[in-house]
Amino acid sequence: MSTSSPLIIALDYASLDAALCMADRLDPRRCRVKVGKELFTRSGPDVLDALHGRGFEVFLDLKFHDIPNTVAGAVEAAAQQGVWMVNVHAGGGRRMMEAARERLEAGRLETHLIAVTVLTSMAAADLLEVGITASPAEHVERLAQLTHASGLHGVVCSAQEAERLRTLCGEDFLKVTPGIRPASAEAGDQRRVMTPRAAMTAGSTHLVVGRPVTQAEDPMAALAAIEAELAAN
Ligand SMILES: O=c1ccn([C@@H]2O[C@H](COP(=O)(O)O)[C@@H](O)[C@H]2O)c(=O)[nH]1
Repeated sequence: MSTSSPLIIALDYASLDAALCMADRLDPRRCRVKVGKELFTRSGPDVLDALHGRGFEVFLDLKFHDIPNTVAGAVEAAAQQGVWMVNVHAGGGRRMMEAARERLEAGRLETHLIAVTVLTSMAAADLLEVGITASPAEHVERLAQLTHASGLHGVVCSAQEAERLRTLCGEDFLKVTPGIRPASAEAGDQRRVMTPRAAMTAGSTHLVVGRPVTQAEDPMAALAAIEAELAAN
């Protein structure tokens, strides 16, 4: 089932049962869902079948980062399981990203392929520690332009960079933004955050929301509040 909602709910749970318990409260007409490293490592591909069976479009967020041949094979395997979106790390470079894209094209697989620029949990000091002297915004720009030139559909970035990337890479280039925090929510380990409405105004095409919904006392009320914030004039 396809949806026009920008919301992607991160199912960061430690078991298939817990993830499906949340999925059963969600409506695939009102959001997509994201399967990340913890859930996939615990459940394997069964979680994808279970979510597809419930009508959800699934973003498989495994952030592949390896040599081109290995990443191309992993992306192909994800796409053959019918996921709506899969990602790699842009830091793997142009040849890696091109190999992944070409593998999808060769198989006529229509899964969206995007690349992570700079993790939303990272600030300038974190980049410096790994030898990157550019600011997060500068480094995101560089990696997003490389991703665009490699022919991918878009990037994972923070909403703080979305406006600039809209100018650099165009409206159609996907800007999938985690680090979404309603005004009352804790940032936790995230460093480059934005509210849902500000993120959409800045040019995010999709909003990834995890703990502000999944760890809320009333997850459905938290989700409804985000939807209301997005719908308000
Ligand atoms: O740069 C990135 C890339 C991926 N993520 C993932 O998004 C969610 C965010 O969850 P919250 O609980 O809303 O913080 C999570 O699954 C991350 O693995 C990201 O946060 N930043």
